Amino acid sequence: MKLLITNITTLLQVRDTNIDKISGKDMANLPLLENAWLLIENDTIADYGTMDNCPDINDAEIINAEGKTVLPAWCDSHTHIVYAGNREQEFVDRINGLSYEEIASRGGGILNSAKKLNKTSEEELYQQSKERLEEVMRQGSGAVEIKSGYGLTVDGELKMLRVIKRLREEYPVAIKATFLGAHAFPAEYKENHEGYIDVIVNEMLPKIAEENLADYIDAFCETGYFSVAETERIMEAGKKYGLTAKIHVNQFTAINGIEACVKHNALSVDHLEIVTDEDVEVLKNSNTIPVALPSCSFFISIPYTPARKIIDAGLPLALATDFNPGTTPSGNMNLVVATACIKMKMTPEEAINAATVNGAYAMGISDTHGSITKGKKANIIITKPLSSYYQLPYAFGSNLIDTVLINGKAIE
Ligand SMILES: N=CN[C@@H](CCC(=O)O)C(=O)O
Ligand SMILES: [Zn+2]
Repeated sequence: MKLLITNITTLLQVRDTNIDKISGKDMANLPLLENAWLLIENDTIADYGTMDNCPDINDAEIINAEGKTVLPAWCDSHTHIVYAGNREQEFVDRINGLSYEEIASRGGGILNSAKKLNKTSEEELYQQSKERLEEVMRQGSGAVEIKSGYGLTVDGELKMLRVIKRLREEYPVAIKATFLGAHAFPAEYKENHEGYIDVIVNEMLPKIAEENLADYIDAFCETGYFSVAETERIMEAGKKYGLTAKIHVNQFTAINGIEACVKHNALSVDHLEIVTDEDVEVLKNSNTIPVALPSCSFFISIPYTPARKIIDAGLPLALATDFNPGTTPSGNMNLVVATACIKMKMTPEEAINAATVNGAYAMGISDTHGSITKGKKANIIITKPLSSYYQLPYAFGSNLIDTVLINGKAIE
């Protein structure tokens, strides 16, 4: 099957040779073609160019994209979209003055979601989660990482990871699964951290490996959650099963967790609302990518990740949604890109690089996703007619997407 998109006013993120990640000053450069065409064969980007040499392909379906911008689908490298129910009551509690930490210390937060999830059947969990996945696909996400971490029991964690596996089998979007058993300590292990980590290491991980249910391992490295030493134990245990680390760190406090993540060759360090000069230094000369989650900062009113400090130090930065019931009940990458520009002073070029190529790197798929490059998956956003691509972050509340193609096919 051939699909030729013609008269594209702006074709964004065109990379003749693949780039795995974009860092520092290079993030300001977003390569593009004006008045372009794009040829898709089956699920793959076959070719592209400018309209002065548009091929004449008589067996291709044609889409005329005059006035429109075409870009790679978003790569959302950090989500928790498999969850049960919602946390709307905590949302109202925060409006009435409680903080995220206060709610968690009263047994709400992650433990609240874990209670709901353990009471929900695998089938029901799948049904709730697939609605969210379908929504984010319509919003332009073509690759999504999904974490466990609301089970916190052997059965609950396996249930979540099996739902992620089923989503991967049923949907064309690229999905990476991350095991986050170390998301919070269940109440019965509050005073026995070692006991819960033993369950993760000796019971959960072997079963997950046996069923091949995870690609990555994660932990919430934070004051009141998993200490740096505990996070290191989790990363080491994951490594034995071939699971590279992607770690929640520096959301509320800086406790030198980033240094430990770099030491353990983590693929990504995520959140980073609080970043010290030392954290920036240790990230230099590493392959670990920082990931910012601005809609989490927006929703629970915490600082935004200091993007300028990170990028101006020459580091790469990825953007992701953090879609979850507690801190970010939204998987809208368009809003993330806009918020990064508006609140984190990222330019539109930097934000789009962060949400495509760098997002793909942060989930280990930048050889197949994240740019308009021959041979990559045809995961594409076609916008409505735009005055310029700046309109994407500028008109932050508008739905500017006309069509989303995943593996070369338009989704409903
Ligand atoms: N901070 C840790 N985990 C999630 C939120 C968990 C929750 O509140 O349910 C996050 O990335 O924000
Ligand atoms: Zn998260």
